[in-house]
Amino acid sequence: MSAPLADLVIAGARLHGHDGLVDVVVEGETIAAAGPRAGDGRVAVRRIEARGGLVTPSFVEPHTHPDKSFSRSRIGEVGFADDLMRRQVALKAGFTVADVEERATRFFTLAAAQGIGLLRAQVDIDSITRLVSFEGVMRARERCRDLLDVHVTAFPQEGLMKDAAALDLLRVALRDGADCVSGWPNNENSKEDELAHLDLVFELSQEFGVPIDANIDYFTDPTERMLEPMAERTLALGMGGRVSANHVGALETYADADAARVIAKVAEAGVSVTICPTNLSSGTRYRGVSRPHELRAAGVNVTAGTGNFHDNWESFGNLDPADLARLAYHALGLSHVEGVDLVWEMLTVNAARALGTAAGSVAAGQPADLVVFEAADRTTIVRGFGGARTTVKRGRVVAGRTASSWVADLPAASA
Ligand SMILES: O=c1cc[nH]c(=O)[nH]1
Repeated sequence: MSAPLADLVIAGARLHGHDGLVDVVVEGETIAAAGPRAGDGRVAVRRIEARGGLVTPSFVEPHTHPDKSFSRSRIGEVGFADDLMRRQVALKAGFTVADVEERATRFFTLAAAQGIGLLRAQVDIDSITRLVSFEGVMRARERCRDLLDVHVTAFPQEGLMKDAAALDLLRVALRDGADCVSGWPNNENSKEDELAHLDLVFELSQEFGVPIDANIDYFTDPTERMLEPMAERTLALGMGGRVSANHVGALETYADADAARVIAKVAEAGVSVTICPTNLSSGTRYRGVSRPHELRAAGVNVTAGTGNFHDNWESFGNLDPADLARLAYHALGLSHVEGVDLVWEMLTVNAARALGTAAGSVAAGQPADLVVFEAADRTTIVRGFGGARTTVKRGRVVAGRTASSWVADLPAASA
């Protein structure tokens, strides 16, 4: 009898927290077996020799803006260096569908090469870009559908009350395939309008049966107070697990008793919180990283996201989850290598939960959405020495990166 054929065998890999090496056998889109010598006697269409490298479920990126990515170099053309909001309007006015598609495709392919298997993409929808950014991102998502899964979030960047065209455009995007609805209530002109904006986001969520992925209490400004009403609405509508609040910097500035009350409501409601570690340094105002430890202690699902990338809002980034993990590690004020597990969970298990799914594990029956690193352990990877990596999506080897450095010959070591 001939040996059973596997689609992929990853041989000699290391699992986090386990001694010894395992083989991972993949059939179709699923892990058929994972264990010591599980690949013995299996003929495989494709074989990866892991040589002791870590194999891990792929990463989940909960907060990005691919429509604006790779546009930073144009900022010289649009000016207004001191006013992010005006500058972004000028920048977006020049976007075309083909241009957004090209930049978003670059963004998604980079994400896949870095080991991201699922990503949430906020896309501006407003009277400036109308549906141009949405169409460009939808095309890019389609082109990259074998590389990674993308949840598109319809984001009324310029407001819902301030920008009268946005509501109808959001409805079109949600009808035409957007997976989530977003909002940024604090970006309205009055407290009443902020609440009206928040209510519209919940109404759209109910109308289209989609989760909410909104930017909430963005600046470190104690008058930004939308997280509490968001939690109350989530609770009232029984939407726990389907609502995410991004940034939440203002919580840092609340009096401790106020913060404790709001955090308890967020936990009870089941709202996830995504912090953006780059908010510590970018933009024209300090934006903070919320209160991740208190949120976690109360039972809130806390994750971390990249946010902006080479655009009006943020100059840097490489979409490497190892880099984001290190930024999150420092943003959380951690100082022990055990903290690496905490941030790794934020970028896998917790981020997946925020997106309404499960992160998976390297075990029989689980989806074959994996990353194989050259390095053997999480700490080495977060230190930036992960080496080459290979991304497996739905059982297929779809992307990866090499990592090499070199030096000229050294003199011999002293005796
Ligand atoms: O951080 C932010 C806030 C609004 N819009 C963005 O693109 N990024």
